Amino acid sequence: MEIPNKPEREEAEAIPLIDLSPCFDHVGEHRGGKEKVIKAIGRACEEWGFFQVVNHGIPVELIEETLETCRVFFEYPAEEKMKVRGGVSVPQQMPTGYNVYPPGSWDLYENLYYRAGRRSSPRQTTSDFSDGNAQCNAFPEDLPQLRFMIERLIEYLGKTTDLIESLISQSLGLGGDFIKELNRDKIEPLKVLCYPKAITEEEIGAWQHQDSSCITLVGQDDTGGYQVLKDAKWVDIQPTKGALVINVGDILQVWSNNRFKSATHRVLNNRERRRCSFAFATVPNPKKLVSPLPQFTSEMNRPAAYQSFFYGDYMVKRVRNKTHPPAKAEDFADITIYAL
Ligand SMILES: O=C(O)CCC(=O)C(=O)O
Ligand SMILES: [Fe+2]
Repeated sequence: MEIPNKPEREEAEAIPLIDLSPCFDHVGEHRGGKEKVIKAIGRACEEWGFFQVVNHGIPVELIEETLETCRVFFEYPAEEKMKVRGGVSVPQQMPTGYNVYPPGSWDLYENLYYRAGRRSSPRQTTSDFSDGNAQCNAFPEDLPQLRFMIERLIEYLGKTTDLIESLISQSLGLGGDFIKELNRDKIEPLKVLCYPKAITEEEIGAWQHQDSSCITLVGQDDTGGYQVLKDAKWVDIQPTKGALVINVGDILQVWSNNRFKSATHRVLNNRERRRCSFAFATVPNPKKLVSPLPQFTSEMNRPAAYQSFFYGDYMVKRVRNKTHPPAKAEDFADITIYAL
């Protein structure tokens, strides 16, 4: 008799962990391994809006070394960090380079913000983004290895994102290239985050939110504190060596007309140490009109759950949440402003 190695209750309390190796291995693909991955991703996006992947094609040392090197940077004195600034800011985007949020912010983390566009090959990591606003990426001068790591990480994350988006397209019953075509001139920001040590119990480092992206790929160190809301309960997203956490963002929720869930998540600060992580998001071009797809509305005889909107208009509101934090949590702009 097969004995399950974990009690059912515990299993139900962890986000799904999906091994992507069948997608890289033709034998596995032949045996239907890739089909199983597509099904597992579809289920995870419906039930959780979150899953972890291993064997995703990104060298684990690159993830770990980048986070360690960023940790070194975040220990610098404030005036040194402030020198790492990028281009002029525009209302649809966070400024590139080093950011701390203004006093009164709900989020307590610092970050390094990078942009990668898709207009030319190889991926651009410097300037010339499709909305016409040149945004320069900025790196600390005395940590040259950080630039090298970030640029390599962006290359790898872009490839893994292509794979995940293709698997997600298929899990929605669409062609493998569907999302790629739909989101052709997308933008891919990378944010490296560093959370302070907690001073109080249950101190929140990233306030509960849903991502404004299509999908987000997160790499975290082993500090812990990352949580997703499931059935009105916070569930820990345990750091798993070499794994990336993937979550559905608002845009995939809108396109799929609520079939896939942009789940609420947050980060608690740790009392012993600072936590470092990165979040690589795919977002539509600011000029892109976003609406629920006909495949999930008219073709199914279902009403659209959202009105159409330009992604840039939504981003202006989301960036304002950060630059001018509202006094009350209920005043944060989120995707429900477009709900019908
Ligand atoms: O730090 C993390 O692990 C997650 C950050 C996050 O949720 C975000 O940047 O949207
Ligand atoms: Fe998030």
